[in-house]
Amino acid sequence: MSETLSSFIHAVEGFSEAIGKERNLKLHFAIGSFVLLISYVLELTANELLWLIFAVFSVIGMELLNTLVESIMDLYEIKPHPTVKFVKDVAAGIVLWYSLFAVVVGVIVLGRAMFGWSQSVGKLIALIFVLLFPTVSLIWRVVSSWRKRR
Ligand SMILES: Nc1ncnc2c1ncn2[C@@H]1O[C@H](COP(=O)(O)OP(=O)(O)OP(=O)(O)O)[C@@H](O)[C@H]1O
Repeated sequence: MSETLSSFIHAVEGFSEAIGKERNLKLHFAIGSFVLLISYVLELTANELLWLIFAVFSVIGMELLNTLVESIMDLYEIKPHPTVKFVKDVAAGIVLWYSLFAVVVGVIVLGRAMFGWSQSVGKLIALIFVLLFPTVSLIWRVVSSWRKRR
């Protein structure tokens, strides 16, 4: 067997193991397939289609990365550990962030094609996401430190 073919088989093995293990990965595949199937019946420009595909592949790629990080961390320390918690939480945050990106792309592309929405809707949602995260984390930190002091 050629080296390229065996690398490909290993990659497929990794993929199928990750899909079997991770419920979220199955969910992202299901949503991604649904969105791409819908794109067949909509009038999309080549650019819009490329953004949809980019969003779907990005979320699945980041979910695979998250699975990888979780497995490495479990190998490193299975018992509760603050660094493991931090690393796993940040890895989950990456998936969430890319999922929000996919939502924005979906709103802009599918919103226009299905409901005739203007770009302002997508722009507003993107702005809310970008503003929301630092704001919520700031409030969270203030409330946590206030509770600790009491
Ligand atoms: N060893 C650990 N020490 C501290 N916290 C941990 C540890 N393992 C898991 N956690 C916490 O539990 C959360 C879920 O981790 P877990 O490994 O169970 O992933 P999961 O349930 O498969 O998550 P996901 O839905 O992101 O795939 C982590 O984000 C982290 O906050």
